[in-house]
Amino acid sequence: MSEGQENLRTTEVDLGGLVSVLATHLYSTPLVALRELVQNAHDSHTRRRLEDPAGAAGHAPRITVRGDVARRTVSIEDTGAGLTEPEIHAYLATVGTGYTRLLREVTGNEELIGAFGLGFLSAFSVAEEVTVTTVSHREPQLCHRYRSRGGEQYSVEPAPPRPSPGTVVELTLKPEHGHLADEQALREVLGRYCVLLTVPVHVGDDEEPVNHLLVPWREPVPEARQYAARMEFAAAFGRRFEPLTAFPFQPLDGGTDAIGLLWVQDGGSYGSSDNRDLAVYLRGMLLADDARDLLPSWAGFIGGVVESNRLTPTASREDLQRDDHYRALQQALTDAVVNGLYETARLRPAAWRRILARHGQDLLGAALCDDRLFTLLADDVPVPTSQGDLTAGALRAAGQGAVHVALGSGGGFEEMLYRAMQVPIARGDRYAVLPFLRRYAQLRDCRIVELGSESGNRELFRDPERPLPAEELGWLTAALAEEGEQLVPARFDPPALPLVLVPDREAELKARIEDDQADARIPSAALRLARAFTARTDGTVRARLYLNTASPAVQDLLRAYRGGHTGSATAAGLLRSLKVIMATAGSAGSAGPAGPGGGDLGAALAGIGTAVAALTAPVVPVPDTGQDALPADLRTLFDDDERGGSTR
Ligand SMILES: Nc1ncnc2c1ncn2[C@@H]1O[C@H](COP(=O)(O)OP(=O)(O)OP(=O)(O)O)[C@@H](O)[C@H]1O
Repeated sequence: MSEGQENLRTTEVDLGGLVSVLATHLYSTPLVALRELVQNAHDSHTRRRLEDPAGAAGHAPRITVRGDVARRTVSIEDTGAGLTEPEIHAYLATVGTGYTRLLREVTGNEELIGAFGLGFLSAFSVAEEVTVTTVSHREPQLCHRYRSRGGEQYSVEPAPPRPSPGTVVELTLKPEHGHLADEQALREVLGRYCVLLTVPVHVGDDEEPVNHLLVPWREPVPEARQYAARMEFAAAFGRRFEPLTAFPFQPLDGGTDAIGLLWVQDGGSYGSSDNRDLAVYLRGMLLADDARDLLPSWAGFIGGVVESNRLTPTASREDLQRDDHYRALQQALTDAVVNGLYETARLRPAAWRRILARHGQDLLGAALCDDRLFTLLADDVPVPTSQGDLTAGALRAAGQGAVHVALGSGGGFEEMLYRAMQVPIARGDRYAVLPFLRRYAQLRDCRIVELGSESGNRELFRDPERPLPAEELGWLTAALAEEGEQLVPARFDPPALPLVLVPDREAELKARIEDDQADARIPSAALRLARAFTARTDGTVRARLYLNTASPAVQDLLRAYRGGHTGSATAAGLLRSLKVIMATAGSAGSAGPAGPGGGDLGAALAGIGTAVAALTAPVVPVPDTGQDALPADLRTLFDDDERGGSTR
């Protein structure tokens, strides 16, 4: 005996406390009790088939669940192996020990579901009293009745004989769980739990079992019927959405034994909404109703069912251990979704078109997460643009080889100019659009013009013929630009337009993302995507004021300034007012009150008044020419006719 062993003591178990914890706190929903009892009934049929093949062959296996709302009872009846009295004590009434696990270890049978010797206790989470009336196939002439309130103490008594082996478990429900006795509710719950069980499960006197659905991956279905059988299963099983297409889940390598069906759900998929819906069955019994984490995070539109014999449940049998097999299944499911989408694109063009139309936005994001999907989707997936949904290829063709994308949320002068040229512009503010198009441009070797970014604007606003001297630039900036606006001399069309204020869309986006983040309005995955392309702006330049050096008005203004003309400040004031008015109109409905208005509209309007007053002030007549005293340079600014409009 090693040192200290003489002090070994046996841990005491507070049975009452343990039973109460297991019965009432192990499971997240009282419905689990029904599942555990149906599962026991199913196991007992398997046991009978293994131990008494001749007896089992002589009767049709059947599980019947009845509810009686008036009596507040639910009963689960099977025609399985039953229990002898010693077995009742040793297995049913011993926490942590069950015959089922022993039987599986001895026979290697994969259909037996029970493993922990705990499930029966869940009956006490919903019932104030549980009775089990049972006849073992080993002693068909004897019937015993187990009875317990709370599970801590129980009695076993002889009961009147029954005609054949089997067990009836009757629950007298606690008042708060009385609704479980409603047979319609039982049909719904058991329809989902038992859909893959092989023994028919009937509710009440129903002739049709709740598990009547044909399971397409289990039954031999003729080739021509296979797709229809998959769609029927998906339509019956999918809870919220109709299926658009369904494809089998059959992993190719040995990493997982799981098998089943996946489908693309119809229905709302706005932006990055996550409607993943995957039910996992272990040896035919529902284990995890919402195992969405097994599906790739980008597959918000996928629903499915998989079953496996190798996954390891938690003791509550409501979740899965995150072990190697779990991870292998995760990988296999990702591959299956990608392959399924490929197959759909290849074989079912109508379904594929509907999927693209329904889930275009999700697919843009998905394409960014998986290279194979990008290859599949790059030329097919619709991108929202100023001219409706277009593929990247169509966008490129209409943009003379370049893909145009606006970083802002619509409106703005740069877009108006492009629209005037009939070039569609992708909506870069929508989920995944910008990173998708960047990737597309990179892989397809085409130009991308990002409107609102400095480089994108350079496409529209060409350099001036000659750079302006720093001193003139300083004067123009002071005269025309507000704080946060950078004055950029440029040449652009039409020449009659003297200046354009273009908000920095990256700065705008950055501000918006920071706002959204503060409000926690966007999910973190989308946020990361968005941040990736706003990281390069520091946000100090809110807007660029492009001054058109090709514009006669600007040329006249500069000439007046260079000539020291006193009217140049008045003319500049007018241009400044024009800028503010145009920017206000251009940003209406998009930038909002916090948007880059380029200045105060009231002040701009007042500025026009001041300029007009200065220009129309009473003048001293000049006898020699008979003309008024308007300074020559100002007159050229506002008097088209005199110059014949030749440069306009
Ligand atoms: N309807 C039944 N017919 C025959 N035997 C039953 C029935 N219900 C329970 N038993 C016996 O009681 C044992 C204990 O059942 P319990 O539900 O507690 O655990 P289990 O099914 O073995 O495992 P798990 O906790 O994983 O469900 C079973 O192993 C089985 O031997």
